[in-house]
Amino acid sequence: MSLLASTARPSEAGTVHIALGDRSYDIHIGPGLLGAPSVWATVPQAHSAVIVTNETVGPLYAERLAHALGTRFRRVLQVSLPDGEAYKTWESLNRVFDGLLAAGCDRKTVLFALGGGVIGDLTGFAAACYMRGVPFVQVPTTLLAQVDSSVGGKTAINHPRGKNMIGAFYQPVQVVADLDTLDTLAARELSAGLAEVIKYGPIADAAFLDWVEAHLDALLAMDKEALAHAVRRSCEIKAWVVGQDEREGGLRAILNFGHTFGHAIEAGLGYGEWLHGEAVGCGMVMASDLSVRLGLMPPSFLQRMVRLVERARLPVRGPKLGTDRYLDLMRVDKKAEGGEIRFVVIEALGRAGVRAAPDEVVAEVIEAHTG
Ligand SMILES: O=C(O)C(=O)C[C@@H](O)[C@H](O)[C@H](O)COP(=O)(O)O
Ligand SMILES: [Zn+2]
Repeated sequence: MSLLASTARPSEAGTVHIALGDRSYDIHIGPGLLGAPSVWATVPQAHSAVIVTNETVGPLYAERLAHALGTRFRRVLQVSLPDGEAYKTWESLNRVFDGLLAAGCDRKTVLFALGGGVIGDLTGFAAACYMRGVPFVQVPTTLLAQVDSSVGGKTAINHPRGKNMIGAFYQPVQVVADLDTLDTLAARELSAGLAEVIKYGPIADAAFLDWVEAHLDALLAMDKEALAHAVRRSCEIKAWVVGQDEREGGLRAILNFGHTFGHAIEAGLGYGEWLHGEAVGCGMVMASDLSVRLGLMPPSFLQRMVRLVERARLPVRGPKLGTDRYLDLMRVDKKAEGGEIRFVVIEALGRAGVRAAPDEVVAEVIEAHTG
């Protein structure tokens, strides 16, 4: 039994609680939540609500959300940004600030991040900065955002030299994951979200890894029950981790499994070429191989991860950036200390740790899995 299984608190149906003292909040998970006034009844009341969204998601869901919020806010405004990781930038952030200032938004204004990981991370950072902090609500509409990025308060924009390099820890006041919004998800985005779902098994819950393997076809077919369980269990695991280590002093780094290699792929190719989840899928294969080469896991673990990532329709080979370029990009990773790269490795099924590895071994991994 993993540590998590023995300490996780039971959750009410449809709700996962993040326990962070006065920054605690609930994640509401279920179908039909966008239009359900009861879900929004706990959001702080204010003069203005601002929905930050993108040009893909806005036309699908912003009106429904605005209508539900109409009973609690005197006005509901919208700022729409271009869609994609390439727009997780200072320019987009400034567009949000321009919109808020032009509309005379005060410091009680509540921001609503309606979209995927890019919108969630950027809106959260805007909320952390605007007038030194306004409340924000995460309304994730992609699988990746529902199982991972909307939870835990990591907010950021990218820098050309490194992913999520400019940001803040800033918790939302609520997360509303309406499973119906997954109906419009493109197949590529579904797979990208599955990468973060797959991640939780090896790092924290071996039984969940078995469950994901057994239900992957159902998840790919968008089976509602399977998706609901995947979102729910992922959020429970993330809540357990973040509740113990909000600011990544130690344990929280396990959520970065596959991300050291993955972020290098994203930055090296230019943001948006690969989706974040695609880079994480391939990054997990590389980090699994590293775990094997360091003698922590048997070779069968790598084979198992390759098979699962492939079945999720994610890439298992990284782009040919060159070994030195990979190493340079990874040296700016946030887990690096004094230029020494630190990787999340699997130490046993359901348990991860963070450690440095000799450059020669990392180079072998890069050469085995790229090009
Ligand atoms: O919440 C976390 O902690 C994570 O590491 C989750 C990751 O899936 C997510 O991509 C996160 O934004 C990466 O954080 P970073 O600190 O490596 O930029
Ligand atoms: Zn991630």
